[in-house]
Amino acid sequence: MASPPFLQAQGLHAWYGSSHVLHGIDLHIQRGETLGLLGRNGMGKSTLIRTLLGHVAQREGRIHIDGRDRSSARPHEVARAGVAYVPEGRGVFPNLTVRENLVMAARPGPQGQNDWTLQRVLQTFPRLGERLNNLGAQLSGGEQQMLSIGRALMTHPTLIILDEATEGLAPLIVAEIWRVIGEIRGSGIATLIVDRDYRKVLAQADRALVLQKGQVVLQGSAATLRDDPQLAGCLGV
Ligand SMILES: Nc1ncnc2c1ncn2[C@@H]1O[C@H](COP(=O)(O)OP(=O)(O)OP(=O)(O)O)[C@@H](O)[C@H]1O
Repeated sequence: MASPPFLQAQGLHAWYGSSHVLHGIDLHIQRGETLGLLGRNGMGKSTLIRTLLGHVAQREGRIHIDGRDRSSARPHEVARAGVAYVPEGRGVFPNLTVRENLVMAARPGPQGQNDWTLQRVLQTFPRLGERLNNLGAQLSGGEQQMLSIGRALMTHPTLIILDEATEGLAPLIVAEIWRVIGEIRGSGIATLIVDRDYRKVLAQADRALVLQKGQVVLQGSAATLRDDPQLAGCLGV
């Protein structure tokens, strides 16, 4: 029998004021699985992520994480349950050094995991090792993105959610970020990836969901979706 999903959401709805943005979304993510989340601008991808994380106050539906009901959980409780978030816009502390940003984030995982040491993060991102004493604000956009992912890894998550991790970065840095996403996947951490480059997402992911106006309109294995004639229409490409 398949093991229960690490994260399972059923019938998710979300609102901003009177604007109804998510219309009954179901999704699940297994341990170690990579799920892609696709859709044109404004279709609800970030809102779905923010709802899973407990950031959207007006929400309905059920969310289970690691077997526990987290439907009403607040962001810090979701984080403690093993879900790390790499937000669009990065979220590093500008007035702390790279070392401080990383060390401050460090904590063992829900099962006591502690294998993502500072040393291992610096091996994964050698650039950060060269910038250890620089302030967050002094880093390039790409370095800030690496730091944000490094911070997430230091929390020993079971799942990392990456929202537009390559947005606005130079091609070499984008390639570096995708390499690391592959490495994270290889290490057994589940990932939920939103990225404009749908080909890359489908190349990395096990499965993907496509959102349109706050509903799932296509889903399946990445291999199946790649060949689905409806995909281009749903993504407007
Ligand atoms: N804080 C907010 N207040 C009100 N409306 C919002 C807010 N954030 C998003 N929306 C609206 O909710 C809808 C879904 O937006 P969301 O950011 O989730 O889409 P998205 O698929 O992530 O798109 P993008 O790639 O542009 O971020 C859009 O119509 C957007 O204008």
